[in-house]
Amino acid sequence: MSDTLLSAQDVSKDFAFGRSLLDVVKGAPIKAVHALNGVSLDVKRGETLGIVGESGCGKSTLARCLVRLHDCDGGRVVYDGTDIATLSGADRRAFNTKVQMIFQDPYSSLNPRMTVRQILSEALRVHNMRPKVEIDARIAELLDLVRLPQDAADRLPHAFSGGQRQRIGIARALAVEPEVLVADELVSALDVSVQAQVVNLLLELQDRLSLTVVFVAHDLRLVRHISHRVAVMYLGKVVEVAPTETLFKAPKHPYTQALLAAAPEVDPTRRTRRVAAKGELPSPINLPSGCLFHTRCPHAFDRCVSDVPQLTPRRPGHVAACHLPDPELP
Ligand SMILES: Nc1ncnc2c1ncn2[C@@H]1O[C@H](COP(=O)(O)OP(=O)(O)OP(=O)(O)O)[C@@H](O)[C@H]1O
Repeated sequence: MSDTLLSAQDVSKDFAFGRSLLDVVKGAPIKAVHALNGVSLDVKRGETLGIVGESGCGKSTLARCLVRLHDCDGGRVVYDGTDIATLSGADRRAFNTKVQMIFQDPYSSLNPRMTVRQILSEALRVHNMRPKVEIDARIAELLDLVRLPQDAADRLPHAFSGGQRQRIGIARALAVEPEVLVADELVSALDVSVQAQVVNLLLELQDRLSLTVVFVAHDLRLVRHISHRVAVMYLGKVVEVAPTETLFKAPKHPYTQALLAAAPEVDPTRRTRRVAAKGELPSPINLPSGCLFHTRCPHAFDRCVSDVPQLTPRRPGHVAACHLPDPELP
C-alpha cells in the first residue's frame, strides 16, 4: 500500500474572466487568473498536511481541486492510485464519500430549515451509509464524536454558536466515513477562544479515526499546532514542503522565510536578519517569468528571472523550489 493517499501532480487551474463586446470584436485574447501554476504535492496516509501562503496564492483553489469541486485544467489529482478525473458513476460517488471537504463558513454551509437530525440523515441516506433503522443510532454516535449533546439533533442551525455549527459540519462530513478531510479555513470565521477547541477536536478525531487531513489556513500558529508537515504556496505554486518543526525552525525558501518574518509570533529566529517580502504580490493574470518569487526576493540573480526552479530535496522529507543551493540567510 502506497504511503501517498492523495496527490496533486503538476496541477494548473485558470479562471477566465469576461470580455467586453469590444474585446470580442477586436479579437483580444481571453484573459485569465492563473490560480494554480503546476502544483505538485503528496498527502500521506494518516497525516495532517498544513497548506499556508498569502491571500490569493491558490490555497482554496487547490483544496477544491483535491475534492474535485473544480476540475484541473492541467496535470492531475490522484487518489489511492487513480486519476480522479477518470472517475464516474459509482466510483465517483465512492470518491465523494472518501474525500470530504469542510467549509469555512459555518453559517452558510448548513441549511437553516433543516434540523441537525435531518442534515445528518440526509448525508447518510444520499450515500446509502446505513439502513433506515440504524440512522438514529448513527446520528447519536456522530453527535458524541463531535462532542455535541444528544438534544442537539432536533434543533435548527440558528440555535447554535459558530463553533457548534462547525462541529455539525464536521459531523456531516464524518457521516459518510471519509478517509480524507479537506478543511479550508475551518476556524477562521470563529472567535479566537473557540478556534482552539475546534482545532483540538479535529486533532482528536484525526487520531481516533485515522483520518488524513489537509488543513488550509492562513494562521501559521494553528497550522504549526495541528500539522505533521506543511506546504507553502506562492502565486499558485508549492515552493516548499517540510516536516512542521523543520519548516518553522529552518525554512529554506526565501518566501517561507519572509512569510515567517512577517508573523513574528511564530518565527523563532525573529532576532536574525530575516526580512518580510518587499513589494506587491504580482498579479496572477501576468505572472513573472522564471521563479515566480524573483520580483520580491532579496537573493534573486539572473537565473531566477529565466528558469523555473523545481522542488528539490534539501534534507530528508524537506523540499524547496529555489535556485540558490542553500538560500537560508546567514
Ligand atoms: N471562481 C473564481 N473565479 C475567478 N477567480 C477566482 C475564482 N476563485 C479564485 N479565483 C482567483 O484565484 C486566485 C487564487 O484564489 P484562492 O481563493 O484559491 O486563494 P487563497 O490562497 O485561498 O486566498 P484566501 O486566503 O484569500 O482565501 C485569486 O487571484 C482569486 O481571485
